[in-house]
Amino acid sequence: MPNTYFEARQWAFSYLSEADVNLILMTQHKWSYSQLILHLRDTMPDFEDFKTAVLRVRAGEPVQYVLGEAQFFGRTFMVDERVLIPRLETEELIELILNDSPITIQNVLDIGTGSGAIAVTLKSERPAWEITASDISAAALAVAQQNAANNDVKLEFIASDVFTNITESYDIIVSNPPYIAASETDIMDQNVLDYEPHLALFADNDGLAIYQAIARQLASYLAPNGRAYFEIGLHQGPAVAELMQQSLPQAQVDIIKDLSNHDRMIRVFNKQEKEL
Ligand SMILES: C[S@@+](CC[C@H](N)C(=O)[O-])C[C@H]1O[C@@H](n2cnc3c(N)ncnc32)[C@H](O)[C@@H]1O
Repeated sequence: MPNTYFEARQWAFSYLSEADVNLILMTQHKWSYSQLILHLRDTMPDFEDFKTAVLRVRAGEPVQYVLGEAQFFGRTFMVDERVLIPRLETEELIELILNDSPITIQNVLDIGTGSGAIAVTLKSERPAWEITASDISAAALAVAQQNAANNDVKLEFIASDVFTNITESYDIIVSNPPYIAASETDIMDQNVLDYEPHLALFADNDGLAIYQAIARQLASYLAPNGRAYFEIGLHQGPAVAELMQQSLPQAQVDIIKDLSNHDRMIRVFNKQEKEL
């Protein structure tokens, strides 16, 4: 059995990447990377916990579920199999919204909030905004509520199938809905398929069903001069842009690329003609 953190790390390197090994040690001990390095020669009293985590990740479980948390936009989110693990691409959606919008009060709706990653982050970055987090999954909403509490922010929570239980209109509507088509199952990572909630991943109609449901009613819920933002799959830009343009013919609709130069976001600006 390894005696020190250094030896335990060497043992684990034969199973996992250095990044995952370090992440497990740092999370289990609440250490920064430099604290990990400082402790490497110390005797390790808790090898069994570390070993269990390493072997679970080795067996295919996402490291964030094993650790019970994920990092998103510099904050810690509790995650488990009730919610999607927040992705780096979604941080770009946050950047886009923050760069576009004033810091003054905005009424915001996050559709399909999952872990609450988007809603909690926007509220943390823009405390004046009033943010409603909604999801069709009561189990996901429970995780989002926990993450709001853990990050000391107050949100409104509504269980809703898209707009079904939504009554207000919003200055900003954001959604990272499920957008994977059933036909894409073959090219997906096995650990995503095995562990992440399929309700958060897959949508009917080639992955477009939730965008279609949103587009059907967007005109009733997006305030004049409001903006809607959607994360999309990399081949969905033209189709989602067309759906939104049909829904709001006067709106300016942009397809926006991510840092990897893939179509990744749609922005809908519900601009209103100035009255003469
Ligand atoms: C891709 S996950 C996004 C989670 C989180 N917003 C994020 O960006 O990490 C999609 C979320 O949409 C929810 N969802 C699926 N169908 C829905 C529907 N018809 N109405 C509302 N939410 C839905 C799922 O439960 C899941 O939490």
